[in-house]
Amino acid sequence: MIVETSALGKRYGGRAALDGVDLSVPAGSVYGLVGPNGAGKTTLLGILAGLRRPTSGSIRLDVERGRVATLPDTPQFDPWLTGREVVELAARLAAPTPAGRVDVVLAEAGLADAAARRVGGFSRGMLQRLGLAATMVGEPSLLLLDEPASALDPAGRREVLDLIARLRGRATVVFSSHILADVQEVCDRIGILRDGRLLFQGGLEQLLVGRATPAYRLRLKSGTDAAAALLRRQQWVTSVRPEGAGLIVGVRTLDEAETHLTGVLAEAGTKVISLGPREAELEDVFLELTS
Ligand SMILES: Nc1ncnc2c1ncn2[C@@H]1O[C@H](COP(=O)(O)OP(=O)(O)OP(=O)(O)O)[C@@H](O)[C@H]1O
Repeated sequence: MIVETSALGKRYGGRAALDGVDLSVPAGSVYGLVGPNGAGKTTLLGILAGLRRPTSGSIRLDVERGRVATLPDTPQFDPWLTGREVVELAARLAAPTPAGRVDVVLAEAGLADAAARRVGGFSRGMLQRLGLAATMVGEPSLLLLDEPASALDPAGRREVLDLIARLRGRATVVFSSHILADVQEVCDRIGILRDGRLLFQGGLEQLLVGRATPAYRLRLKSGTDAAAALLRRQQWVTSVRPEGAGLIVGVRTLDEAETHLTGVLAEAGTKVISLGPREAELEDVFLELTS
C-alpha cells in the first residue's frame, strides 16, 4: 500500500469531519474517493497531502513527500500568465525535470495549442487540465486530485477522466468526486465516504456482491402497459417499474431473463427499441449507502 491511514479522525470545533477512517490505497492504482457534499473528501485529501492535521489516528505514506503532488478543487492561477508559464513554474518547484517535459505534459493535457495564451481566458475545463499538467510535470508517484472533473461539462469531464486513466501504471492517483459514474469509469478501487466515515472500500464488483439484484432495462416504443402486466405474472420476475417509456425489470437470474424475456415481450405485442442487463445497480447501492 502506498497510502494507509489508521483510525483517522478530524474534528472542526466539536464536529467530526472524519471518524475512524482506515484508507488503503494500493501502489499504482487509481482510487476514487466518492461521497456527497460535506462527506469529508477534501478534509481527507488535505490530510494525505500534509495540508491539514488529523485530530486522531495515523497515516503511513510509502512515498517521499516530495513525490506527492496535489491539485485543489478549484485551482487558481494568475490570469496574466500563459499556460506554459504556469506549468514551467510548477516544474521549477518540483524535482528537477528533464528538458521538454513541460511540452510533453501540455500536449498530454491537450493544451499544446493554447500554451501561449494567457490563462485568464481559459475555460473551466482548460483550467482543470492545466492544473493536472502542473501537477503531473514533476512526475510525482502519488497524485491527490480533489474533484478534478466534477465542475465540468460532459466533454470537459471526459477529457479529464481520460487524462487520469492514462496515468494508470505510471503513478498512483487518488481522486475525489461526488459523481459515481466518474469513479466507476476509471477507478480500480473506490472508497465511499459519508459523514466522515468510510462506508465501503474495495473493487466495484465487491460493492455489488450481495447487494444488487439483477435487472433488465427495456426501452420500448409501444405496448409498455401490456408488457408490464404480463411480466408481473412471470415467476422469474421480481419487480417491474416504469422508466420513461420503458421498464426496469428485476429478475431472479439473468439466465432466466435471457431465456424468457423476448418471448414475453412478443406475446404482449410490445415494440422493442433495445433491451439489456441494467448496469445502474451501482447507483442504487451508492444511493442506499450514502442517503
Ligand atoms: N476549515 C473548516 N472549518 C470548519 N469546518 C470545516 C472546515 N473544513 C471542512 N469543514 C466541515 O467538515 C465537513 C467535511 O467537509 P469537506 O470539505 O472535507 O467535505 P467534502 O466531502 O470535500 O465536501 P464537498 O464535496 O462539499 O467539498 C463539512 O461538514 C464541512 O462543513
